[in-house]
Amino acid sequence: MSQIPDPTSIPKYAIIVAGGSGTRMGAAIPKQFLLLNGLPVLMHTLLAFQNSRSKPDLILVLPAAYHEYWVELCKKHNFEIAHQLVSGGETRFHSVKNGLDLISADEPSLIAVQDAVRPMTSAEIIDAAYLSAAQYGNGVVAVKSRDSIRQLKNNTSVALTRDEIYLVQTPQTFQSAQLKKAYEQAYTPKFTDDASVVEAMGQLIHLVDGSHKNIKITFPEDIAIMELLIKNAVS
Ligand SMILES: Nc1ccn([C@@H]2O[C@H](COP(=O)(O)OP(=O)(O)OP(=O)(O)O)[C@@H](O)[C@H]2O)c(=O)n1
Ligand SMILES: C[C@](O)(CO)[C@H](O)COP(=O)(O)O
Repeated sequence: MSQIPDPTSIPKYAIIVAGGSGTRMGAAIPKQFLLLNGLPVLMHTLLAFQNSRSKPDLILVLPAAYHEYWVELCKKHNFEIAHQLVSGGETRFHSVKNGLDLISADEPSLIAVQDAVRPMTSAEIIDAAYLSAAQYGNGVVAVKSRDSIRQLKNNTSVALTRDEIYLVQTPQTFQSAQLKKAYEQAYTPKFTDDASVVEAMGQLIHLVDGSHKNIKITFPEDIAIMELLIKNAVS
């Protein structure tokens, strides 16, 4: 008999963090609203989760000043995927915390945290991260580095063992008790993602295979690369 817990029997949530302002992108509107193949980036991300087998309940974290704008965008694009809306915080950490407040501590669940600006996450990766969280407590998506890696310290660079280096992506998926407890810690700038918050509590992090196509839109060229990837995928 299989020992793998059945993740389908556990309630599932996805907190889509879109509370940032996109300073590095330098666009007139935050990058999560920019059009990718005719549809706002954020809608692609919500659709990816809706189209996964896990079909989690969706919690969308948006800057308070953009809630009305989002409602109008949904009308314009006939976007009808159900989701709860909550306001963003000062940093990604605070935005995740605001999303977590909507999830009850009374019922065990699996919670994925996803950058809204990673619109190309595949359904397979989303499902694999939920499964890993059900089995091991968490599932953090990452890829092996394709480049050689050097670390610069005190003006001296040293080669690192490439096979030991992983580049971390999202989703980062956790059993609810683990994630909620971790986010009770005080914020430090070392918390650059959810895995670092959970690890600070002494928890081991379980990696799940990601994809080099699971790009985070950070700079203007990232949108152009994605348009190309989408075009090639459909042609
Ligand atoms: N206060 C914040 C900051 C970031 N994010 C979200 O976290 C994800 C990753 O952050 P990043 O790429 O850094 O987005 P921005 O903060 O918008 O970009 P920048 O750092 O260039 O300003 C994004 O989906 C972003 O909207 C968030 O929800 N709340
Ligand atoms: C969460 C993340 O995408 C994992 O790679 C990354 O840490 C976000 O970093 P950012 O500087 O907030 O974009």
